[in-house]
Amino acid sequence: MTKGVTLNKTTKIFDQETNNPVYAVNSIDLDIKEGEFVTLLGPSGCGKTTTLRMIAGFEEISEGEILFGTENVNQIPPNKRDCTMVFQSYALFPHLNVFDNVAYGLKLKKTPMDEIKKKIESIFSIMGLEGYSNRMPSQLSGGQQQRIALARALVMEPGVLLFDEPLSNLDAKLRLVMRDEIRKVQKKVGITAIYVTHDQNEAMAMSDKVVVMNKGRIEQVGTPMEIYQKPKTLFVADFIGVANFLDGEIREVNGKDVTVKIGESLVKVPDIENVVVGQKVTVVLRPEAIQLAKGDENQGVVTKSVFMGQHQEYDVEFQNKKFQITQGNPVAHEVFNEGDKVSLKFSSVHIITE
Ligand SMILES: Nc1ncnc2c1ncn2[C@@H]1O[C@H](COP(=O)(O)OP(=O)(O)OP(=O)(O)O)[C@@H](O)[C@H]1O
Repeated sequence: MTKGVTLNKTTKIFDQETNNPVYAVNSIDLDIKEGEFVTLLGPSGCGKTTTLRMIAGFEEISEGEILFGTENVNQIPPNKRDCTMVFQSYALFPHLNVFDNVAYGLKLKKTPMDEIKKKIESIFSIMGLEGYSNRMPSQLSGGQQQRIALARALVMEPGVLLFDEPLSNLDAKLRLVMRDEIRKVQKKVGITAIYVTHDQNEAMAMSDKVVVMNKGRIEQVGTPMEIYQKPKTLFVADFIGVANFLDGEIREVNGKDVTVKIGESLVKVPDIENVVVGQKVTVVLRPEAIQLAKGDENQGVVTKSVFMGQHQEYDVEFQNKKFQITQGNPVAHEVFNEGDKVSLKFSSVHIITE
């Protein structure tokens, strides 16, 4: 049975006894539902691996608690926790063939051989791995080894599946294939998955929810669309994708619809809470939320124009600031060149109040 995972004020302090304690994870609350695919995302050192290792039981927690379903697992050692980790390094036994690698954990649990065979057959059929049983790990590509490592984790039918940057050793093209495969298998099996990566495209493409971490704390938890379109903090807006920032001031509040003054323009922004007229805010504009048209002297100037195949990328100098702007298919849109005067129209605007 798959399980949800809850973290309550979970904290990890390294070097606690010294003058320089490190708050690797600082009192985080997180609620992961059964069957969800949740990614921990953030820059190097933000605490994502430590969080995953605490959930796995490899790292003792300093304060707070971790629950699997309703069970507090703080005192349960890793080998007794109802979870399995898939590592970046595959960690297959080189002297065992694929079948024996996948069967290893079940044999340790003294599962009868006919049951082991049935379980492995079922996982191999879900993952399209029939025919690999007798191969040795050295006869497999990196992608195939990672598939076997995933099969070995799934065959144990854990309550929770943990992934520690499992695709880091694969080349860019294979990463794309494998991320789709992992997601497909996870959905098919319906298992709760917690996945650590520093690759935001991977996080966006795979996850039901993304947990953006920074300096041991959670900045925001949301669907990929929420964290991209409605970042709650400047850190999230800046870390996820590309963002242009402008100063703005709230001019009108009508329920959750507000009007914000940006430079000389008034722009309506829906779905904003807890702001008052006169409040200074930061306006976030994604590169595709700005439309360019032919302009005049008082408007922007294109300082860079790059053809990227499916879109055109621009840098535009506007009100003494550099804007990064993306326009759709260059065949369908007018293309501007360096030095062209352009006007900027803001479509989808988001504001941050911190
Ligand atoms: N065993 C340890 N002893 C002392 N400090 C540690 C230890 N392990 C991790 N840290 C520190 O805790 C913080 C969080 O580390 P963690 O490995 O969880 O980050 P991360 O987000 O996974 O980074 P990366 O993407 O580089 O793996 C860092 O400041 C790190 O230096």
